[in-house]
Amino acid sequence: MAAAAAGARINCFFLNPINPLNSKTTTRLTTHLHFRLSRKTPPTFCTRASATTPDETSAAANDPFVLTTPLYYVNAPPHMGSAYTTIAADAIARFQRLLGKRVIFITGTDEHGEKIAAAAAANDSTPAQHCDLISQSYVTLWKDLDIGYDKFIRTTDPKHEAIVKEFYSRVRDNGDIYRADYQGLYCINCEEYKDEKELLENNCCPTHLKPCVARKEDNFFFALSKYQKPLEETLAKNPNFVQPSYRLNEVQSWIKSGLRDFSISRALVDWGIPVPNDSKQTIYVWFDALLGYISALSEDMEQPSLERAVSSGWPASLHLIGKDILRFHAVYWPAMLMSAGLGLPKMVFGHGFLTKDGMKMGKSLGNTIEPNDLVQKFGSDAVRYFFVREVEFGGDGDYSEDRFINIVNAHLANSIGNLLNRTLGLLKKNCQSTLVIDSSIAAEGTTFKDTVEKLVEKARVDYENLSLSSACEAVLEISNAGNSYMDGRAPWSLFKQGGAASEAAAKDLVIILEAMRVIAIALSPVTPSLSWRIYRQLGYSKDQFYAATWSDTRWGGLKGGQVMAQPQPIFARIESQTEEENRVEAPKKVKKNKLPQSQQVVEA
Ligand SMILES: Nc1ncnc2c1ncn2[C@@H]1O[C@H](COP(=O)(O)OP(=O)(O)OP(=O)(O)O)[C@@H](O)[C@H]1O
Repeated sequence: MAAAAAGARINCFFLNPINPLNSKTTTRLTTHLHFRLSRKTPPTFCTRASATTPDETSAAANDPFVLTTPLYYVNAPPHMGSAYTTIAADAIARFQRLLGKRVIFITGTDEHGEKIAAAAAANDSTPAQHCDLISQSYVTLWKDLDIGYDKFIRTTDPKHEAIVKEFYSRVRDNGDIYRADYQGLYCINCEEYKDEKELLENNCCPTHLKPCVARKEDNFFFALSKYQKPLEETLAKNPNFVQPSYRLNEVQSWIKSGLRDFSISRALVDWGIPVPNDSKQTIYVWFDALLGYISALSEDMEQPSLERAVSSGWPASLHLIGKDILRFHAVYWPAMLMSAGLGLPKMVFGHGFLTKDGMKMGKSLGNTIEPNDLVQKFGSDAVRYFFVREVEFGGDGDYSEDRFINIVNAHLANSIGNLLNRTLGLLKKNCQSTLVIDSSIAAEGTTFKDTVEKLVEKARVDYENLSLSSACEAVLEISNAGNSYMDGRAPWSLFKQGGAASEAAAKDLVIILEAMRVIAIALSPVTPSLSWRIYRQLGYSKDQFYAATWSDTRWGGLKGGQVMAQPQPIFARIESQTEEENRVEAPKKVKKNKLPQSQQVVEA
């Protein structure tokens, strides 16, 4: 969704029309909130009509895990910021699938509005052609980044349009939409009316530095003010609704400062969904786009209907968004849902920004990093791992290529890749690449197994709590512990001693390889291709890799007699620019560890 628009569109919510509804009694919403707390899951909540019965509890256990990214605005192709949310969402989806949950991972594109029509005209194309082209660039990038979404919704999809109209009519029938005049200064780039106080000289928009134009239109307004109290109550009862917890205060203070009704139609924008019963107006792009989370659930073959879509998985378990669009998701969206009598999402997580030179990277500012370039240069695993590991989920993070190369080399190439490679090398030389004993027996009496078990449990809890960076760190600690174990035991010299020492060394190799197996599964939400390459080296088939679940991180999967594949580097060390320049001076050496580029991206 358009953050261009986002920062900018926010103000249209502070219009102050003469509201015929304000005098009406506020609808009391009896929202009974049910907390689902278990040892394994972080507290989440959903709206329910009554106390939970055992039947409902088992129904809840079977509920799909529905998570969403924002629907990205097709004013421009994706950049690393859009990729960041989607990578994080994919890691969470993969983790939930490992737990055995039925996951519905929704992403897509937000395609309406005057700005899109203008972008199309600037490129001599129709809005529809423009949307097709840009939307496709998201689909292509998600493929290159190994994003395994389940639904890709485009807001120009006819099924979406049908559901938006039905939703609009429902809210109108509930008395929450009214008509009023509005006159003000309009920023086309933001697609919203501006408050004069915030404009720069010559009525320039502070975001786009272009003059706003005076406009007068009669619009339809949504009675957001009616929902101030219900929203306050919802947040007070369910502080986990907004995550990370420090963003809750922000949301609460927005609400406390007073919610004003907002305009949800545009008289002068053709490129949008027509307002039911008034084809001269189109529905405001945010009112339309948020509904993509529901219309995505509608099956292509069936007649689109709000009820049917809702019954396929609503309410969502998690909306993953950037903090720029928190207000839309944590204030306006819940109010719209309450008005339509639909359940609220269980959690809205607003992560931080990827910044460049301290500024939010974004399409409007044009200070973006090209994810395609990074993937071409470094492979999808490296890109996914770096951003998940380096940016603490929730906070901001700055990108630097040096840091990228250092982290990825140290963690994926050295700590994990080299450990696997040298262990398999020793196994090949001394044991014909065959495990001499079951890993469960090999580890008897060692503390290393306990260390691995503790760390993998920590990773699980971190994933559950959306502490994605900490989850990666816990997995990396397993490989660091493996390297220490290997160096401490020095199996290469034990093999030279022969006899019992040699037998002990063979066991040590089994222990390390079992730890690698655990690492492969535990890191697979973040680095699916790399994890598959590790699994392949351990002698498993692709089917076996796909069948693995989180319970397979339990120690003891590798059995005596299993034959490992020929040792091959699973992750090529990335050379920095300086290293490459130095090599130009020195005679060329063939790098032993070099993986062909094509192996960087293996379908997972
Ligand atoms: N710099 C960023 N860091 C992290 N996430 C980002 C960043 N930029 C965009 N996103 C993600 O994309 C969402 C906004 O999508 P949108 O399509 O509006 O992109 P945008 O680049 O912010 O647009 P614009 O620059 O035009 O405001 C954010 O809520 C977030 O999920």
